[in-house]
Amino acid sequence: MSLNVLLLDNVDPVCAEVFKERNIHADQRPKIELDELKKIIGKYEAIVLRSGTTVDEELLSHAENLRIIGRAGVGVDNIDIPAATSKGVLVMNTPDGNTISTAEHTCGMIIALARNIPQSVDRVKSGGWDRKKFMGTEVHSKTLGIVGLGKIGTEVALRMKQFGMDLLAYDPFTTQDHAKEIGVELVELDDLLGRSDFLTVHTPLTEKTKNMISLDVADKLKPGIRLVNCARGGIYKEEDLVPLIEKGIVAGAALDVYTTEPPTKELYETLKNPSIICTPHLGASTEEAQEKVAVQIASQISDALENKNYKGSLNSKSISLLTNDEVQPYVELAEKLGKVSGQIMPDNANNFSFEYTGICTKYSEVLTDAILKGMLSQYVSESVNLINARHYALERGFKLSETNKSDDKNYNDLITIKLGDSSEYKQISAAVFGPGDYRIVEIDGFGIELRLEGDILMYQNLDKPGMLAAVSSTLAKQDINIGALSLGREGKGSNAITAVIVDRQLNNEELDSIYKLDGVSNVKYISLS
Ligand SMILES: NC(=O)C1=CN([C@@H]2O[C@H](COP(=O)(O)OP(=O)(O)OC[C@H]3O[C@@H](n4cnc5c(N)ncnc54)[C@H](O)[C@@H]3O)[C@@H](O)[C@H]2O)C=CC1
Ligand SMILES: O=C(O)CCC(=O)C(=O)O
Repeated sequence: MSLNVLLLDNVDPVCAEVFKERNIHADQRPKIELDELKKIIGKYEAIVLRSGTTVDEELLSHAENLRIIGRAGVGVDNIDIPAATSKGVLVMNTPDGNTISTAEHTCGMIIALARNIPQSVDRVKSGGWDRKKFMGTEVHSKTLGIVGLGKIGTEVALRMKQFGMDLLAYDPFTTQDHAKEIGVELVELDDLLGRSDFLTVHTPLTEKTKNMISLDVADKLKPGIRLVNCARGGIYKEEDLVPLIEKGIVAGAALDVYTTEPPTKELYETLKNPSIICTPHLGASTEEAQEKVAVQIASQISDALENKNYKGSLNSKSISLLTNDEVQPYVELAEKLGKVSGQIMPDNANNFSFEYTGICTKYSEVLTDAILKGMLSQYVSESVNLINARHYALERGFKLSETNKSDDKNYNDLITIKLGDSSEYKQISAAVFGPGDYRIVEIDGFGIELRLEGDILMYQNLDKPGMLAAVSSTLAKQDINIGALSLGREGKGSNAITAVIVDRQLNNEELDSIYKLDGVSNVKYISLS
């Protein structure tokens, strides 16, 4: 049977050559209207795209023969992965083919920003000169703050070190060992913002990174800071950039990515500001990167179509597990537990041990993948899934260990996670209580029972009368309702732990009001909503 692949979005022509060598027919359609795409997609087993095509449920409903969606690049934010998974369509990407190109583009943007290169080129080309106006700044001995020390952030650090820059990074999901190895000082975000002359971000766009720089943090920024974004539009709040420049807080910004691409009319107005320089999402646009990702994705898709291997796949284990009723509840439990652990673990933790009891021992490998998926999905740019979660964890230098325990005195089937570094550890256990009913049963040696759902406020307190009343009245004053609660203690009058499910998300001010209560410590807020 002949196999057909559709190449969209200016994917490098070498992609078609690789398919041809594998006897797979490839049609190249760099520009195609959505209506026409819907008409023809049905005859293809695979499609390859960059960021120009959005694959949603509606488009997938026309793709009756589709087996694979291949992203020639990293970000898969333009593909509805849950919709593809439920249709049994594999989604693949090429996570490292464009790392070097994007890092080089970022370094170019840092220098261009420091020396006003684009603005002065414009001036000379339009017949001007103005040497005084374009006085720049050296990057040597200046501090570069890097948010996100993953693949691209690391390559930027290595290159800018050679320019003589001092390097700081904030990345709660990297290790001290990795930072030390590349000569970067790991610091807290506020510290980094207050010390950086240049800031570059290399994270995915998530709830945590969205609007990381805005007028709200103006007083935390070192005056005269220069901002670079070659990651995802929206990490810097676009509408706040000009006000930050006009207030003299930000000296300039270099942008490669935007919340809407191409930018909206309003955004184009922002980009006209003379202190802002910009490129049209060119980070990965080099011959080398495009060739690498095109060859990689064509080889990966050919192997998968021939059922040889599923390298680069983001959802293949999830597809086979969708049909296994026995393991499914434990995979869900493990993923939720991973999400909780990712939010309570000490910063820069690198030791993770997983203990399984009962039926969980049978599926320990996939359950560890699910825990790591839950933890990492909050921090990693590629869509983390059961296939790639372990790879990303190991790449980050995490030390993982798994043990199986024959029984537990209270629970038949239990998962326990211990995580931390040499100075601080957290331990948390959870079990399945019924369909969709997953509960934490122990935290740091305190027995509790709390459903893994919604928004959870957790804290330690002295075991004395009035503590719960103090917390609940503080919450009530802020119109925050408690949905459920669980208490655990070491013994009468000693330390206790309290976990409450609140009816809505808490903001920093509301959390502060709990931190400030006498006798309350170690306050953590966990969102599973
Ligand atoms: N401009 C362009 O053409 C390109 C842009 N990209 C984008 O660059 C970004 C980085 O890509 P990679 O380095 O390949 O990803 P990566 O997954 O290797 O690194 C991302 C890093 O961000 C960290 N991180 C996540 N959330 C964080 C948070 N809240 N605070 C601090 N650190 C956090 C993670 O721990 C991880 O180390 C992605 O958004 C990707 O889509 C990638 C390629 C080309
Ligand atoms: O295909 C492109 O040029 C976009 C690259 C990118 O942003 C990515 O790989 O995440």
